[in-house]
Order: sequence, then structure tokens, then C-alpha cells
Amino acid sequence: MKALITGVAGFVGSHLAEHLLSQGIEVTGTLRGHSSLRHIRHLLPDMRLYECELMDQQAVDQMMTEIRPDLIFHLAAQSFVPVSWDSPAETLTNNIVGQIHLLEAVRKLGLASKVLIACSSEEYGQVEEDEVPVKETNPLRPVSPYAVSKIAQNYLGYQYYKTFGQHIVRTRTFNHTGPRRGEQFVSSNFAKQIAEIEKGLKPPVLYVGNLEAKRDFTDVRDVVRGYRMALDYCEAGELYNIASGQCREIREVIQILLRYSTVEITIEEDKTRLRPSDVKVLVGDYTKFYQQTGWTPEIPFEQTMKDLLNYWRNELA
Ligand SMILES: Nc1nc2c(ncn2[C@@H]2O[C@H](COP(=O)(O)OP(=O)(O)O[C@H]3O[C@H](CO)[C@@H](O)[C@H](O)[C@@H]3O)[C@@H](O)[C@H]2O)c(=O)[nH]1
Repeated sequence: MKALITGVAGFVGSHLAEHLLSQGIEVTGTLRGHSSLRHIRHLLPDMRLYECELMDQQAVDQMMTEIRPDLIFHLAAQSFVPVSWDSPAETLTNNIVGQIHLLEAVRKLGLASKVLIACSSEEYGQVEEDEVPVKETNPLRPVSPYAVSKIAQNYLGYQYYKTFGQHIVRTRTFNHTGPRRGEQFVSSNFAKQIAEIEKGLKPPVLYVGNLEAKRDFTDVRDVVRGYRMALDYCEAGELYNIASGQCREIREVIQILLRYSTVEITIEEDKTRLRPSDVKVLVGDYTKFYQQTGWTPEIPFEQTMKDLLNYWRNELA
């Protein structure tokens, strides 16, 4: 069984590669020329890397001709919401066109690959309090260019399934975190700041943005287990929420991280961290995914936060 992971050098890609390799699957991961290998260096003896620019159709065709994967996990994307306000055109182009090139290669080569498209709960956007936990059928009210790019990826997946019969499964994953999470994302950013304060690298002030937002966090290691199950058990053309079903105010993330630390801190709002529009509440109903696969999250959020803090302590050591 051969799997292709696009964006393997990223946070989710590295965990997914680890998981698939542990199951005896042959893994090839794509990355861009300038990507750092620090999250995947330990996997290199067992995994093939393929430098491929997804914006280049010819490069994608060549890679797919060589690899002919049974499973494709399409993760590569511009994934940080605030960047999408600074660079909306780049976010939309990267996230949409890269995926078109991948699906076009599958079509032109007549491959029977099963494809997972990593969509996002951000697509739901402005969710009303009485709509949570949100089901896959909830209206979409996107409030960022990133959300729009993910809606496009989602519907392109649907369209290629309908038009060409490709085996495409779409997952709408809610927030996920854990060791190796990029430092710009909220839980990782706070954990890194706390680790820096512990080491005396910065004054005991934790800079924050909007602490009133509510999110649904799942451990990345549970998410990647779900991604494999999605291609094993889910129906082509269908869309599934992957979530924990638990709602947490961002403020609570700080409280939990601080339980594992002895530092005294003050919290200060950093206005540059506030967004032009922020999704107020996202909590997912993953009943459909559970019924199809038997998947449930296993790692408690507290454990995830402990592991994330330890990750940053090791990085700074
Ligand atoms: N990044 C960040 N966010 C902060 C901060 N303080 C408060 N927040 C709030 O914390 C929430 C989560 O922010 P992020 O971690 O940046 O994640 P996101 O915008 O919810 O998007 C993530 O989840 C999506 C799934 O819903 C993913 O699709 C997306 O790629 C990303 O992982 C947002 O409401 C944000 O305003 C801060 O200092 N930094």
C-alpha cells in the first residue's frame, strides 16, 4: 500500500507520516524546496521525500506518474487564518490551484487513488450559539479568505467525485494541536511563551489576542488516526466533521497550560493579535464520522497541553 502526503514537512504531515509508517504503509511525502526538515528528519530512513511545487501542473504530473499512490492525503495549504487577510490572493491561489493540479493528475493518469481533502471547521464561520455542536449540514458563513479557500477545496473535491467518479473523502477538521504545532497558532504560541518565561528568555508577560473565542480542540495524533480511517471506511463524495465535541474558551487554554508550570505571569492584550473578524464559537458534532469509522478522540486535552509545553521546553533546551 503506497501513500502520498502533500505537505509532509508540516505539523500534521509529520504526525501522519509517523502513523502510516507505523502501520507498514510505504510513504512518500511532498514538500517545497525551502521547507525545513526538522519535524521529519527522524523519519527519513523510512520515508521517501519528493520535492514538488503543487502550483506546477507538470511537476505534479511527473510525480504522480512515478508514484501512483493508492492513498493521497492532501494536507499542503496556507493554513494560518491571519495570513489570509494579508495575502488573500496567495492563500486562495495556493490552496485551490494546488489541489486542482493534484486532482487533474489523478484524472489524466486514470488512477484509482483514494483522496482525503483536509477541509476546515473555519468554513462554518459565523456559527450561532443555538447551532452548536455544528453538523456537516450547517450553513457556511465564512469570515476569512482562508475559510473561502477551504470551501473551494471542499466543493472541488465534491465536483471531481461527481464528474469523474474519483474516490474523494472530505474531512472538516476542527482545531487540532500537539507537539510540533507551528508557533503562530494559539495553544502553541502560549506554550512557547510560557517555556521562554520559564527559561528566563523573556519577561513574565504573556501576550494574547481574543481570549473570548471558543474552539473545539483535538490532539493531532487522534486526528491523523482519523485520516487513515477516513480513507479506509468513509464513503466517497461524503463530508465528515472531525472534532472532540468539547467547547473551550481560549482563556482556558492558558489556565490549563499554567497548571503544568510554576511561573507567575501577567496577561497582556497585544492588539496586533486581534483579527478583522474572528469566528466566535466552533464546536463540532462528529457523530457522522463516528458512525462510519468508530473513531473517537482518545487523548485528553490536558495531556495534549502538557506534551505541547514539554515540546517547547525541549526545543528551547
Ligand atoms: N494565533 C493566535 N490566536 C489567538 C491568540 N489569542 C487569541 N487567539 C484566538 O484563538 C483562536 C484560535 O486561533 P488559531 O490557533 O490561530 O486557530 P484558528 O484561527 O481557529 O484556525 C485553526 O483551526 C482551523 C480549524 O478550525 C484550521 O483550519 C486552521 O488551519 C487553524 O489550524 C482565534 O479565535 C484567535 O483569535 C494569539 O495570541 N494567537
